[in-house]
Amino acid sequence: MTPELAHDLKASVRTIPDYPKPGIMFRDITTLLGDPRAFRRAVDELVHPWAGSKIDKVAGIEARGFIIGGAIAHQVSSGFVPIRKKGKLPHACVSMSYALEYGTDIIEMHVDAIAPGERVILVDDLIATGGTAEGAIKLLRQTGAEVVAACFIIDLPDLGGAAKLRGMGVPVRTLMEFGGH
Ligand SMILES: O=P(O)(O)OC[C@H]1O[C@H](OP(=O)(O)OP(=O)(O)O)[C@H](O)[C@@H]1O
Ligand SMILES: Nc1ncnc2[nH]cnc12
Repeated sequence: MTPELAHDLKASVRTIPDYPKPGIMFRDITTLLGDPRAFRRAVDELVHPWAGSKIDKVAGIEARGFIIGGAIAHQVSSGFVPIRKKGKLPHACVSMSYALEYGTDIIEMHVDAIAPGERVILVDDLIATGGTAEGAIKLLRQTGAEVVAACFIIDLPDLGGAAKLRGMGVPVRTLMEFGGH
């Protein structure tokens, strides 16, 4: 990615101070998504390393991971699998508990969504502590999936999520970093 493109993509993300609570700088990707050139370039850049390789499924994390993940699945001609918060999927599910800032929550995926050995890219808009993505990787591996990579538009490196995933043996691709929370 050229420095110019990296700069333009980062400039297309809007920051909302003190949302959803005081002290949080909320990185709002709706402005990137609403810019046709930025949206296309972000999707193209995220999947660039896997262009031409066989990807069976893209797994997107609710909710913003559905938007990016759907576009990436189309780009690599793979299927798309939603990973959702507990109780939202209609068929039998596999579940995984994951760490939140305070406490835990549960994510789910349909039990038959991925066959053993399928090559999967995990997608979300942003990685912070990595708790959500860590839970998703455990869920995918429980079904026998090979997690080829995890892709995020935004990394908050001070929170350590990307390092955590790399420690799990998953290559991580992100397009920009913001300091702090
Ligand atoms: O790396 P982590 O510390 O786990 O945080 C990252 C997650 O937080 C945000 O989702 P959120 O929980 O706000 O859910 P939403 O997309 O449904 O609003 C973001 O879209 C990631 O899924
Ligand atoms: N700072 C942030 N902006 C947007 N989404 C987030 N999810 C966790 N931290 C976030």
